[in-house]
Amino acid sequence: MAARGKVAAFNLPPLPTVGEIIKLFRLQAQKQLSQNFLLDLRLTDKIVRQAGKLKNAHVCEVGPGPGGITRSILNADVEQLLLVEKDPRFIPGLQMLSEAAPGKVRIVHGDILTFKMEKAFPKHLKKNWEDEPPNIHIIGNLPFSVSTPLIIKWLENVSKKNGPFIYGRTQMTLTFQKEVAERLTANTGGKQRSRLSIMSQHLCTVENRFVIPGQAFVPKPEVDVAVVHFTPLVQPKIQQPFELVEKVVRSAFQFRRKHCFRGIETLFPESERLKKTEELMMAADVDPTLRPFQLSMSHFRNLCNTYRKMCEEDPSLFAYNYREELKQKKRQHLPKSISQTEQTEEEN
Ligand SMILES: C[S@@+](CC[C@H](N)C(=O)[O-])C[C@H]1O[C@@H](n2cnc3c(N)ncnc32)[C@H](O)[C@@H]1O
Repeated sequence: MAARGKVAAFNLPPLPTVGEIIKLFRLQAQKQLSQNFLLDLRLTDKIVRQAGKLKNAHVCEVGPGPGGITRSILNADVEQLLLVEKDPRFIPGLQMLSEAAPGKVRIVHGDILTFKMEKAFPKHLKKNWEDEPPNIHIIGNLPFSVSTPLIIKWLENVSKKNGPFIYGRTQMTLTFQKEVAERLTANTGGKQRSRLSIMSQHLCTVENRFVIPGQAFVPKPEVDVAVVHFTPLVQPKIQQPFELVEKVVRSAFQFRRKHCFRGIETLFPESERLKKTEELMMAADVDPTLRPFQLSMSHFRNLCNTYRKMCEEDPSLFAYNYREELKQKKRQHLPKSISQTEQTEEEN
């Protein structure tokens, strides 16, 4: 399974196996840091294959740990491999692996949630991408508490037309808890349809590629794991600023089990809530009795475009924050408005 000779396909010298690295550096998985290692190289190869052709690609692996996926990436003959690992215990083992591909691997001890990805890639990539788009990939098996904020941060960057170029060019292959993967890829009408489905699918093609059984990890996690692949779209499906789309989508899913009208009205201050919500839904041609999960991408596009126009007419509208108002009322023990009496059912 972890045969030494296997990695010789691209003339790499024999690499230590993951098991050998773990033993050599005494790398116990830390449960409190949600560390679960993949030791089966057939599986790590399968994850890496989901990224597509990696020959001559620039790859960033997030959370490489003892290096199972790292070995498979090196085996794909990439041009450059950047490893970002938060736990310093793994750095010496990764250095050992990197010696097999001199000059190709850079190891950063850091947190991927604060790491500036755009600074990590060579300058020539930034200059030439319009003629020849660079082949850039992010791959990782991270704790679930990190992969969801990472994807949201990345989507926000993808959405910025004038933002750092690499985000709109970078494909991502990441593991998620199976239920989160189902939300990311849920279609209109699907029970798992959520804020995460709309935010990711309006910016990317999102594919749930395969499920990894829990017993493939050491130690075994309590949940199943799925590998999800993201390719940024050339044009977002909703051509409005990220913050505006997020606000509209968040409001729609505020009360999952109720008619979508109930959530969407939280976009507006109490004094004009009913009137403005009716105006928005009528102009956007959205049936107010639909449930949030029944709203299609074009419903959301219409809602965002119309809400944008309303905010242009009255700039104070965008500043209104329902959740903030709710918090303040709680602090002051003031009576809530009718629409605020129900528990918020919002989720990711
Ligand atoms: C679930 S383990 C997986 C390790 C390895 N990729 C594998 O598949 O065997 C997650 C890894 O991500 C690292 N990690 C956790 N949070 C991180 C963060 N914010 N930035 C970078 N690495 C992180 C952990 O230290 C650990 O090595």
